[in-house]
Amino acid sequence: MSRVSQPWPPVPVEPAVPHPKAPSPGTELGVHFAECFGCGDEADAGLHLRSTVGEGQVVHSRFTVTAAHQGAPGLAHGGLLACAFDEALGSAVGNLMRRPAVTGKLETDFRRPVPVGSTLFIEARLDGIAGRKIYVSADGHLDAEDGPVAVSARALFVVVGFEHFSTHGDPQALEKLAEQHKKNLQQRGERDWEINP
Ligand SMILES: CCCCCCCCCCCCCC(=O)SCCNC(=O)CCNC(=O)[C@H](O)C(C)(C)COP(=O)(O)OP(=O)(O)OC[C@H]1O[C@@H](n2cnc3c(N)ncnc32)[C@H](O)[C@@H]1OP(=O)(O)O
Repeated sequence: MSRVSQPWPPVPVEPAVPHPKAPSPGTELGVHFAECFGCGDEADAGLHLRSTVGEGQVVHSRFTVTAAHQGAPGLAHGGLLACAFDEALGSAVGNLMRRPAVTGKLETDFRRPVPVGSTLFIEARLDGIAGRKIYVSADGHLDAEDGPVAVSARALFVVVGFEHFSTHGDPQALEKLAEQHKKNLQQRGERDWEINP
C-alpha cells in the first residue's frame, strides 16, 4: 500500500468560511463537554486536549500522551491518536463554522511512533465545504509546533440538526452542551450566547 495521497478534498468544494461570530485568533477554546474523552476535565483517563484558534481557518490543539494512552509499552495507541485528531478536527469545525456536525469519515496516517510523555501539537484546518459535507485535515507535530510530523489525518464531517445529539444520545444533550458553551463564553468575557448558530 502506498502513501501517495488521493486528491483532497475528493469533491469540488467551496471555501469553508468561518462564521462571523467564530472566536478570534488567539482565543483559548474551553472544553465542549466536561465528560468528553477528548477534552473533558471530568474524563480522568481522557486526552485533556486543549485548543486555540489560529489565523484563517486553523485551530491549534495539543495533548500530552500519558501511561493511560499506551498501546505498546511506552507508546501511544494508534486508535487513541485517531481520537485526538477526531477531537481536534471536530473542534475546528464546531468552533469556526459554528454548525453542529459529526465525523462521517476519518483517515489517519501514522508516520512516527508517539512515546508516552511526548506532546502532540495538532494543526487542524478547514479545507472546504460541499453542501452538508465539511472537509478538514490536520498534522500532528511531535513535541513542538514545528516538530516532525508524527501523524496526519483527513476527515469528512457532516452537518446535522441539533436533535441528532438528543435523539441518538442523551435526551438532555442540548441542555448540557448549551450550559458548557455558556460557561466557556463567560470565561472568555463574551455574552452573546445563542443556541442557533
Ligand atoms: C460553537 C460550539 C462549539 C462546539 C465544539 C464541538 C467540538 C466537538 C469535538 C468532538 C469531535 C468528535 C466528533 C465525533 O466523534 S462524532 C461521533 C462519531 N460519528 C458519528 O457517530 C456519526 C454517525 N453517522 C451518522 O450519524 C450518519 O451516517 C451521518 C450523520 C454522518 C450521515 O447521515 P445522514 O443521513 O444525515 O446523511 P447522508 O448519509 O445523506 O450523508 C450526507 C452526505 O455525506 C456523505 N457521507 C456520509 N458519510 C460518508 C462517509 N463515511 N464517506 C463519504 N461520504 C459520506 C454522503 O454520501 C452524503 O453526500 P451527498 O450524497 O450529499 O453528496
